[in-house]
Order: sequence, then structure tokens, then C-alpha cells
Amino acid sequence: MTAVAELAGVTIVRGDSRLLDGIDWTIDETDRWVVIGPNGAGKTTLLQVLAAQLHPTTGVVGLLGEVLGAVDVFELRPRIGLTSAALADKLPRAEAVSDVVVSASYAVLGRWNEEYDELDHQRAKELLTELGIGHLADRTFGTLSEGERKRVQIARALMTDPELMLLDEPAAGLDLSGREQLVRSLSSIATAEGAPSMVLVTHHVEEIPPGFTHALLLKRGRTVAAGPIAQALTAETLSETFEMPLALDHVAGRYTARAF
Ligand SMILES: Nc1ncnc2c1ncn2[C@@H]1O[C@H](COP(=O)(O)OP(=O)(O)OP(=O)(O)O)[C@@H](O)[C@H]1O
Repeated sequence: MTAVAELAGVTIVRGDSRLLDGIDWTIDETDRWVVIGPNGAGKTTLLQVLAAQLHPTTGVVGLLGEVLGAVDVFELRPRIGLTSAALADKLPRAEAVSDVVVSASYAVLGRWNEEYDELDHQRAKELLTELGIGHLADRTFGTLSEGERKRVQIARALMTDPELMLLDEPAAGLDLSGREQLVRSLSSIATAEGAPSMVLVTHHVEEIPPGFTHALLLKRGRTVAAGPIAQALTAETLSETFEMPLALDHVAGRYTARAF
């Protein structure tokens, strides 16, 4: 199996804080990881490292066969799909949904004056349809609901056929039906042939799409547990991560947690 990412002793220090503290982690090609942890655990920081946006203070990051620090990150980044609230805010609200998706192939935010191939538009339409929002292709991005916008972002991140897909709290702020539709879409992306390796960050086990294979639990910048999801994600590891006694259920491929 080929490693898509290999982190060894990754530590990130800002002032007196260790945002990440000695993270060792290997992501293989066929892995679909979920990263779970409380607010401030370092999840977004970890995703920024995987997105080649942040270099560790100490430690080594291997990414898509390259070593961070010894490679031009501008060559690496187009191979990585990222969705996050920060990125969503930068998408042009006045632009047509299909253009928001298509413009990803040129790694630009906003359509400007690039010429896009008919093939690109076809691909964008296909992706939007896969995500259940094909009918919104001609709408203006700013007129979409939060849940619809999240799905456009995912289509956009998939547009470049990334080798690694990073999703930072994709279901945050969605209502129940929005969350369930998104979980279903992510599950079908995760289990599709030729899908990219995936890392999904969340606070909530309810948001883990069926088909995700591995879990990393993070607390105060450190790994509590990491590995195949059945072993890494248990009532014990979850309780330790969130520092409260939690019961964990796993029914029909979905997880639920509650305090007791
Ligand atoms: N530049 C910085 N300087 C100092 N502390 C920082 C800096 N950037 C982030 N932090 C702190 O690092 C910690 C980890 O932040 P991060 O955003 O990675 O956490 P998170 O797990 O994604 O949290 P949340 O679930 O709330 O989004 C937080 O306590 C945050 O305040």
C-alpha cells in the first residue's frame, strides 16, 4: 500500500502553546480517516499541515511522495482538495454555481477571464449531480442555503481529482436533513471506485459517513487513539478525548454518543 501522508513527530509551537505535539500518523491510499476531538484540540491545525499550508516546528511531513519543506507547495496543493469554512467565505457569492466548481481546475478563486473547456463544465455538472444539487448549477452561489453551499464546496474540491481530500467540519451548521444528506453523499464518495484518500474533521461521531475506515482522536494536540475505526473509536477513547463519561453506539453503520 502507498502512503499518501506520513507524519513523524509533528509538533507545532506558537508562543507557549503546543498546537500539535508529537503526532505520528500514516494515511494510506485506501484510507478514509475521521479526526475527532473537542474545540481547540488541534484538528484544523492538523488539516492545515496535510493541506501543505503549515510547516511543523519540528518533525517530518511526507505528503504525496514529497517531503514538506523540500518541495514547492504550489505544485503540491492542486493535488489536495480542501473544504473549510475559511475557504467557503472566499468563494464569490455573485458567481454561478457551475463556475465556482469549474474554477477549481485552475486553482483560482473566482472565474476571472479563464477559458474553460466544455469537458470541465460537463465534469462540474456531473459532480454537482452526484452531490444531489445538479439542478442548482446555474444559480448564483450566494443564493444557496448553507447545506447546498457545503455541497458545492465538496464538488469544487473534487473537481481537480485530488489524491487527498480534506474536509474540515463539512456538516457544521447544517440542520438534520442537511446533515443526513451530506453524510450520505460523503459516504458514497468515500466508497466509490477511484475515490481519493479522505480526512474528515468533526466534533460529532454522528457525522461519520459509513465507509470511513480509520479514526484519529485528538486532545490538546496529542493523539489519544489512532487506527482502524473499530479499534480506535470506542466509548473509552471517546470519553478520554472529551473528558467525560460517554456511551457510544454503532448501529447500521452510524455512530451515536451520549453522556451517562
Ligand atoms: N497562531 C496561533 N497562536 C497561538 N495559538 C493558536 C494559533 N492558532 C491556533 N491556536 C490555538 O491552537 C489550538 C488548536 O486550534 P485548532 O483550530 O487547530 O483547533 P480545532 O481542534 O480545530 O478546534 P475547533 O474544534 O474549535 O475548530 C487552539 O487552542 C487555538 O486557540
